Amino acid sequence: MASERDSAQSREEDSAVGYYDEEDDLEAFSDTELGCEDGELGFTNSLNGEVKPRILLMGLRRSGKSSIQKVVFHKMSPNETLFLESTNKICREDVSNSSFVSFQIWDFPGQIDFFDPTFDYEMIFRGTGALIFVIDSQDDYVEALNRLHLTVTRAYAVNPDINFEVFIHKVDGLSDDHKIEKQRDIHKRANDDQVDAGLERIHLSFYLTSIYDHSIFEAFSKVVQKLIPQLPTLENLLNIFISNSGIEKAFLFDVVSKIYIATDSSPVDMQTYELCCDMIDVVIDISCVYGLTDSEAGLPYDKESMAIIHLNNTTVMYLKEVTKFLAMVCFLRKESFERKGLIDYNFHCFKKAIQEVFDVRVQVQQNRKLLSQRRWSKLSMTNGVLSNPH
Ligand SMILES: Nc1nc2c(ncn2[C@@H]2O[C@H](COP(=O)(O)OP(=O)(O)OP(=O)(O)O)[C@@H](O)[C@H]2O)c(=O)[nH]1
Repeated sequence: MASERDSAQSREEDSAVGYYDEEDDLEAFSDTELGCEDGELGFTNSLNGEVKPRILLMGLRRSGKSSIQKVVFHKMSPNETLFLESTNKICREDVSNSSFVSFQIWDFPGQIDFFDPTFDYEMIFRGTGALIFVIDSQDDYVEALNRLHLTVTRAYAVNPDINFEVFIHKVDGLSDDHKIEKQRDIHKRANDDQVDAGLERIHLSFYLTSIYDHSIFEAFSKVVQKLIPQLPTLENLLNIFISNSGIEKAFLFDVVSKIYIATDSSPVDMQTYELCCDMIDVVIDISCVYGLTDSEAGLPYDKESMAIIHLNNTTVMYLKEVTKFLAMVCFLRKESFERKGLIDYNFHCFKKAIQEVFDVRVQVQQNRKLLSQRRWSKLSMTNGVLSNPH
């Protein structure tokens, strides 16, 4: 771990090139910003300069929406979710771990009434990037499928660009065969409903999820990846990096949420993903115990963060810091790891390239925000209202 002074100095250097976000490090690292608002408040916010993609969590009561949000973004242990109370208003949360993992999550109460005039669903769907519909696989899902169909139809009519993601949730209680069977059945019924309504062009993606294993993190990773326009560039960079370094598999991870934002183009298997998550946990836990300085600037993850784990099957896992919240985790053979100098050199080039992608993304976001603010103030002028968008 870097000393307090080194860490402060390097952060200073990095912020000069736009590497670190401006918000307070500790606050940003330790938690996401939680804003619970009542429904009506949220509905009026569509034009206030907000440019973060919106992810909606919808589904019937007790399907597991709040649990998913708490486990993935608040590190709540799955067992604690047993005590969660039912959500009776829309809860809006900003997740801004890094420029790549930056969005709003809106957790909806189980029953929303599309015919309620106070529910401005058009405004909600207009600014939405992904709609996650959670189905409790341990329950009878006929009603859930009806609700899914209604929700998707409404949302698509307002905004055809939404990614529709269906989480077949709570699959921890099911055998592997049963899981596959459930997925096939739900997939077929949901698609049949779309076809009957002449809406087969709407694409639904299905995931088997549970908060009791890594499946929920993996599914969320895929949802978030689709919202990152630079994903193909990141994948290409990872492909180049691994082929030049003799690495078998590499992931770019958001260390706070354990969402992987990109990987090379070889297939991902669940076990590999789980090992990466465990490695990140170990690095952060050990850093918290031994690596923190007394000052507020001390973070469990910094520029010096790296870890090497030798597995007993001649595979080596190598983790290295990429940016304040991003880590590269890769898998390689012991023989390849002997050329660590070459790997580190390629990693250095890779990191520089990521930096450039990051800078471009920040620039694009700033431009979009400016544009959106201008549009907002123009609209305010037209309506004769002069107020500050913030
Ligand atoms: N077995 C199992 N139980 C889960 C899982 N996810 C959530 N649960 C349980 O499901 C129950 C309901 O979870 P919530 O997160 O409150 O559900 P919700 O969809 O937010 O409910 P509302 O706020 O009423 O809409 C809780 O007892 C959770 O512990 C899962 O993956 N597996």
